[in-house]
Amino acid sequence: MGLLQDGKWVDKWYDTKSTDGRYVRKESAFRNWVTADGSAGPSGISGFMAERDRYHLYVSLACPWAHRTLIFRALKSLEEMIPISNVHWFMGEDGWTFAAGDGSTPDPINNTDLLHQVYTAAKPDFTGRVTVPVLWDKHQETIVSNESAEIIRMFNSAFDGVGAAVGDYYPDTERVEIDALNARIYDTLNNGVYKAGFATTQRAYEEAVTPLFETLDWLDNRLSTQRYLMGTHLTEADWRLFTTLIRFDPVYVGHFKCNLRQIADYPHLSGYVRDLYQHPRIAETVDIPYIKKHYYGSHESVNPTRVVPMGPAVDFSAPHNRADFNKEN
Ligand SMILES: N[C@@H](CCC(=O)N[C@@H](CS)C(=O)NCC(=O)O)C(=O)O
Repeated sequence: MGLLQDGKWVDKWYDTKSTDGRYVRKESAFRNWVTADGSAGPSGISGFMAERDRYHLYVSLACPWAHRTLIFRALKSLEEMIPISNVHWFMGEDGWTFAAGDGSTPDPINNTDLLHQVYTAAKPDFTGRVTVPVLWDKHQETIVSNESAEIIRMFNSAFDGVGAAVGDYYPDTERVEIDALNARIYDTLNNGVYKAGFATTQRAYEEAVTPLFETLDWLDNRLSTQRYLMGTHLTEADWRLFTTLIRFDPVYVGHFKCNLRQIADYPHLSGYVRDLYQHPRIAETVDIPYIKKHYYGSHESVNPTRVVPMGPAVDFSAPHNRADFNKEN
């Protein structure tokens, strides 16, 4: 685990000393957008037109942020158009690597061994964290974006004219409400589990866990009367929530000490996570053994023995009984 400083790799764990034990996530660095016509998006510069076989996606199957991009790639049938490289599950002193083994795939684009070399291929003097996902442009030989929230919006619509599957998970008329859901879910849950797990003081940990479970309680209640967060149809907000929920009982309850309740204890959230898991093409994006090995095996300061627990046994393929909600309208 480390970061680049002026293009040089430095092996360093997150600094929580200056923040009273709180884990504070850094902003993503590359913020360009692929658009249908190559014009600039909401941030960044122009020049990234949606084309078949132009982009490559670097991911880790373990990572909930990268998982979002894999889900949108699947929902929009972009698999052939946008190939992927999956890093090795172990993230140690070299950061993410393309070492062979257990589901990892090499980097056929930049032929690197280490993900930080992809960052310095784009920007030789890069300073910052080296994270997945990374969307790479083979034409300009650079990183388009390393911000998952923005990559999924690109996948949602930019490739529609070049063969992406039909489907809009961020409809114009629902954006205000989706953004509001995302904001609470991101702060208290998607990022909340990390704030709890990487906290190095009791106070910082409790500050994260309390709102985290308030949000889970609120979501369980919302999902008691409707199938999805926005009612009868799936939106971006559901998929962003899903990648944290599917990791919750297998990893966050134990490893990140988010253990006031489990998802299995929530009658509606537990069915909801199975419902989304069983949506066409989603199960293929989920690899629980790889996810568990990554978290328990890589975060030495959280789990020094690196022992991976055998349980819990969660059957995401079990019936979810949520389809009846859609009969109402
Ligand atoms: N804001 C980024 C966050 C991505 C992120 O934090 N990825 C983690 C893996 S789950 C990572 O690569 N961490 C390496 C590090 O922080 O050094 C996004 O949503 O795309």
